[in-house]
Amino acid sequence: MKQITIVCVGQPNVGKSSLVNKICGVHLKVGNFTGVTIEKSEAKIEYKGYTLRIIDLPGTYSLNDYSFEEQVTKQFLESQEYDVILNVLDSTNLERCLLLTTQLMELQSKMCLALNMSDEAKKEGIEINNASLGEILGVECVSVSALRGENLEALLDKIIFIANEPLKPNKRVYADFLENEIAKIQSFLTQKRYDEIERLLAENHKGLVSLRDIAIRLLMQDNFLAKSLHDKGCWAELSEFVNKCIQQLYKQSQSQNVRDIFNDDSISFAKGASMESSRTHAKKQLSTTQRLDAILLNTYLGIPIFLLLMWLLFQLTFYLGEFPKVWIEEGMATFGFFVEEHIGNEFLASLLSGGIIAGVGAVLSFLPHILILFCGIVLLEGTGYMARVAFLLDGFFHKFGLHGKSFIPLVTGFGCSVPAYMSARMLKNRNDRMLTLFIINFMSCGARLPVYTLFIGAFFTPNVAGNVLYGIYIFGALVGLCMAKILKLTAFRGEDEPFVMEMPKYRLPSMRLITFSVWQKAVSYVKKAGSFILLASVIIWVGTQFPHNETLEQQTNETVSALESKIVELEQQRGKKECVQEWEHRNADGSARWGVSVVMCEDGYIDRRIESIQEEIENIQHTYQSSKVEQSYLGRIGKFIEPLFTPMNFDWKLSISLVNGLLAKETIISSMGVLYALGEGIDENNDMPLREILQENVSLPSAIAFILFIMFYNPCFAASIVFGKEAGGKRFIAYLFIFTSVVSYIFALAGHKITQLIVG
Ligand SMILES: Nc1nc2c(ncn2[C@@H]2O[C@H](COP(=O)(O)OP(=O)(O)OP(=O)(O)O)[C@@H](O)[C@H]2O)c(=O)[nH]1
Ligand SMILES: [Mg+2]
Repeated sequence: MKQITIVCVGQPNVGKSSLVNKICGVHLKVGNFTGVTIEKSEAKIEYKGYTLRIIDLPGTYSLNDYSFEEQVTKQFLESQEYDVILNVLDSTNLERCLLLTTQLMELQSKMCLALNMSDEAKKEGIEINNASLGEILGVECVSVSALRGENLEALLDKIIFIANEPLKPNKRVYADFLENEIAKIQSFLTQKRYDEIERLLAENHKGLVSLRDIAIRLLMQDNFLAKSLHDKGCWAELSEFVNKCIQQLYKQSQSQNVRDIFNDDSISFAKGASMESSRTHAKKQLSTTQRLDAILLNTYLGIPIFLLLMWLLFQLTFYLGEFPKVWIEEGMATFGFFVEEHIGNEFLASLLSGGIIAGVGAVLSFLPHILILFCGIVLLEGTGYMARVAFLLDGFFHKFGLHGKSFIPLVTGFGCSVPAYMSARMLKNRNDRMLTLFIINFMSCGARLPVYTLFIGAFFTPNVAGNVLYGIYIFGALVGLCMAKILKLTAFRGEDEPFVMEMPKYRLPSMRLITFSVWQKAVSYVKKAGSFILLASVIIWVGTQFPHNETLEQQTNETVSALESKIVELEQQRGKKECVQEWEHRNADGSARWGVSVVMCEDGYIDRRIESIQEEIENIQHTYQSSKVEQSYLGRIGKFIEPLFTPMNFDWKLSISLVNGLLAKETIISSMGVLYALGEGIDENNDMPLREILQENVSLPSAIAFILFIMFYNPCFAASIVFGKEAGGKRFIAYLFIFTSVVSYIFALAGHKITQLIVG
């Protein structure tokens, strides 16, 4: 089957990923703001006997080489193999989108235009004459709607047709003064017939098929040509001639920069092409976007509305999430109990119930909360509201030295830090980017949410719980901003840049997109719980079971069997008139006397005795469990690091859970699930929720300190690696670790002391 490689290029937010999704039935990330796609991704589809391989690139406004996306796209287009460029345009923003099209035309590759969002264009009264636009550009154009799946077959047919046809030159023409200089260089080359140029043309390097192409590139001071020719014999003569032509250009233009001259020309060409081929039947009334913006971007109401919406989201997250959480918790407890009862092998039963079910179950029970919060983030991204909030907060952010655009990576950070670090690439200025990278960690990622929910549920009354959760997020963000200010004044000094971010139209994200995104999140969370967290829980459980303290075990077993035989004896006395009673008497000097006497067997005497012996057995077993865990390998490690956290009064179990959280934040909960389900007066097959166990074992000041520590300490291992890559070196991972450790420790300690002062 013949394969056609199609590279999907276009300006940001024009619907490239949506189009690839619709054509190939895949689920690439889609959102209503610029810079959703950060890495290239690809999808395939078999169509009419062809395998169409479509590569989706990050959006780019132009190919000017200025920004990261521009460089990546340009490099890809110039160095990679592909058959057809699929240039996606937003039909409601034709002129702006055509700017990139004109630059793509200079690459002289096979190209097809997809005029996307034709549904919105129709609504807005915009009419584009495809035939005329195609004629002007010399490029095939097809109107499509990725949202509605309209005209996609026609588009694919056209792409296949273009791929099978020989390359047709497009009709990019330049302003007269540019054309004059191009013609001069072209005739100079024809006259000179340099071998090196002939060879370049014979190699058929992309975009260099005729002497005119070479002339244009020379005039543009193209890097590739300069590199290929600078050590060749012809270069001295050729570059001198080209320089003369460039001087001519400067004389006839207001700019002294060739790139700017060509850029201005692209803008004019795009404008001309758009005016020739489109018409707008002007509508008098305000659009929905304008009406909504009048309220949501209002100077006084904008920020309060945003804060209110966020408050609602956190209330929903906490309260709606609680019901299914309790069901999952109860289900897990029953399952654990069932396993204990039905599995004969004590070791295996304990591993399954106390290790796996307690650890994985604790993590799984927070799935509902995470999904609700994530749903809120998907809506924020998908409706176009996020770009508005970025704009609203720009002024506020600038006060703290952050760029308004940082808002997008920061909000993404509430979901997961990994994509957040990657999306910081949208910040062009290095200082802005570094600052944002260092601050993202202060936006609590979704994996920290379970810890907050757990502790809030344990230490706060239900009527304030939602507000406390909201407060945690707001406080975290405010601390993040203050840290940004400190870093801006010290490590990343630099000039502020003006905010340029496009406001997309408000769009209702499709139900399919919302359900799929949330479903995907659920699947990945469950997968993580079933793999990584499961393994971590097993390791933690094993760490608490070894080494075996045989003497202690033997002693415990002996005491327990002695008590059990007493129960048997008591059972034998049932129904008799007289019972044998053991007694113990302590003398004033501390010595003891004991013995047995025969007493009248009153009603219920035997039951009461058996009950108290059973209680004693339970206590002995609990104490045994607790000392076994404390003497275990993990217990010893815990005790070793415990002093570090003594000022906050964290016991060794909290300390170990914190350290485990450096791997993945979910392991904080699973570690607590396993550790607190063992020992400390709690039975291994206990069905007490973790929340109640914490209430018994942790004080309020320590709980507050723990929350504060979790809020600010280092991101998980995976995120740290991505951070290092984005920041530009492994050493930054160490800086981040030191920075976050210091901040989290100071806040946790302060939180502990202040709460202690308040609660006494
Ligand atoms: N009305 C309408 N909306 C569309 C259409 N295609 C995409 N969208 C919406 O446009 C927004 C942007 O879509 P994406 O597919 O993420 O755009 P992109 O070009 O990949 O964006 P970047 O990755 O940021 O460059 C989303 O809200 C889509 O739902 C369309 O044909 N009609
Ligand atoms: Mg995209």
